[in-house]
Amino acid sequence: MKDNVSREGALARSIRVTRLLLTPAQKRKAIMVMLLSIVSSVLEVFGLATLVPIVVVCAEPGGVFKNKYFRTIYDAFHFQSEQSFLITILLGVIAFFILKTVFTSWVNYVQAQFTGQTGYDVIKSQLTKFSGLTFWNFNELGSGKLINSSLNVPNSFLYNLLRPMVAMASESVIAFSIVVGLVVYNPILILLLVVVLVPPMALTYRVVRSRVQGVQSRINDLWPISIGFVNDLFTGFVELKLARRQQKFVGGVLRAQGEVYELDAKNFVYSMFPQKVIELAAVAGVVIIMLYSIVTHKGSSGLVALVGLFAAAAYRLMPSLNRILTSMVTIKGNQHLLDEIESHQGDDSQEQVHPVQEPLKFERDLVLDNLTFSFPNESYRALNGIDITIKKKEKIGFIGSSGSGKTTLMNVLLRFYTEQQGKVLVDGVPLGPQNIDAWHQLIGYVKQDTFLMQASIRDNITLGEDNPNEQRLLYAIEQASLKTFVDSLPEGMHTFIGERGSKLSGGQRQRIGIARALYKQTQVLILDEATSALDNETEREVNEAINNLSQIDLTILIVAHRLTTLRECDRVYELSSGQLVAEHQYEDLLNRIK
Ligand SMILES: Nc1ncnc2c1ncn2[C@@H]1O[C@H](COP(=O)(O)OP(=O)(O)OP(=O)(O)O)[C@@H](O)[C@H]1O
Repeated sequence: MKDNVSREGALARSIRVTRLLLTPAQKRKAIMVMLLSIVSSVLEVFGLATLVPIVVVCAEPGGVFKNKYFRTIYDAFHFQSEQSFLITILLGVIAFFILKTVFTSWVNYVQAQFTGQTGYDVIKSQLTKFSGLTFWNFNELGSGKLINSSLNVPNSFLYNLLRPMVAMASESVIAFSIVVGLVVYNPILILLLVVVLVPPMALTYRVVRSRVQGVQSRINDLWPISIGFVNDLFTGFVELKLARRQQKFVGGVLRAQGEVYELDAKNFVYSMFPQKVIELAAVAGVVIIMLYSIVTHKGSSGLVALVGLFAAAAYRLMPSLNRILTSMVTIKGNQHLLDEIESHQGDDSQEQVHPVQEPLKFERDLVLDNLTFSFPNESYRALNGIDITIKKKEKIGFIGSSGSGKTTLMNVLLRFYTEQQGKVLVDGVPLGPQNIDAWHQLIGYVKQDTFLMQASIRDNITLGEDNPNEQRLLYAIEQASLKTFVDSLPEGMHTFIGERGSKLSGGQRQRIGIARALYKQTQVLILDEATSALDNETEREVNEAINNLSQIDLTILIVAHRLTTLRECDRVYELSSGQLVAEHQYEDLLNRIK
């Protein structure tokens, strides 16, 4: 497979991957854009080609009658004088050029719109792919890489692959039209142009392409590093400031970006290379013609005509060849973008979405039946044969030393991880991809550091729902013991809570997490060390909120280190090295530490 990919040319691969990204309607639009580009390029060449004879005819009195094409037009439209004929022709030329400019500008707009839309589709496809990652793969890839792949890669795809591809297509039509015109007009000249321009172009492409590729691929590796450091710098703002460690992260960003800008400078020089080489080759062409005439002692008027023609052809051909060559180098240099776009496409990093989702009811019990789980590439069992039955409305605690498997067990219950053996049964129905939506609707999760957005309390509870259900919202606020606090605020639930809830106390943050779970009408609530980071007084407040929840129809699973958090539990299970080693009552645990 890899061999096939490496044998596939850069342009062919770019076209193949782009085609996969296009919807049928966009494919049709792509064909239309191509046709318009061809028409636009032909008009461009035609406009320039007609200018030459017109200038010749204007310069020579009576010239109109010597040129058979002009003569035919003159007679067909019954012109009375050469002067009126030439004025009409010149006005016609101006009108043609104005129309051509309007048309080509419109084509440029259509091209830009098409490439912009395709760039947008790449962002969409990347975001869909990455938001569908399994929990495991999300953690493996890390947010720096994911932010880069979701925003920078599509942007770069637009500027460094898509636009060069379109430019290459239009410029090829221009170059081809000029070459065809020259073949008809003067085959020797075309031979000369091929001999002078093609070898240096081929050599430039060979020399520059691998260098640009190396540079671009390194830049692509550096961006996630910079993003990772910036992310840490601002996420850990308070801790890093206190520890006077911000400079380390600023330094990390600057080191990576410093290298990016150095590489960018190299890239800039490489991108100028094709133009310089083509200019040099054109001068070499003129010199060769002159040398040829000196050596062969050919007449000077023929020489001037040949040099003039060569210069005229090269004048329009050079920018086209330059853009073709630069586009080829850019396309080749940015092949890593295609790796990024093709990566994780339809592999097992994506969560399996079952097309038909089954409903799920939780009215009786939740059974963990011989649950066994190992992390990928790890030989030990993080969970080993866990058997637990939890009745609806029970409150169950989990304890165990650090690393005993408590969070892993919760992650299996949340379906972030899938067991290798055993199953989780809800009212006797095994959990699987076919009922994951229904299960996620039933289960809520509050962890040590509740995720909070820079938004209002209301948006944090509803996770930004546009038209939240007010009744459910008030109920969630009340049940999570937030009502007194929210009522005391001038703007109530519309109060903004600052960066990651900085305007809230630790207890209030956790209660927002609980309110969020209640708002979505959770029936099973997992609290994983939800009170661990709180001081005793705040923990008491949150515990009270949790205990109040016992009044409502909720099954609660609590992972905790502090015994006080487990006071209201019906049973407490103890884990050790991934195994269930004991079942306790809260009072037994208290006696054990006395
Ligand atoms: N992504 C992972 N890859 C490999 N091993 C992991 C991974 N996550 C956790 N582990 C390992 O699995 C075991 C159980 O970890 P887990 O986080 O479930 O423990 P825990 O009981 O919740 O600990 P703590 O009380 O410290 O939170 C540990 O040995 C841990 O090192």
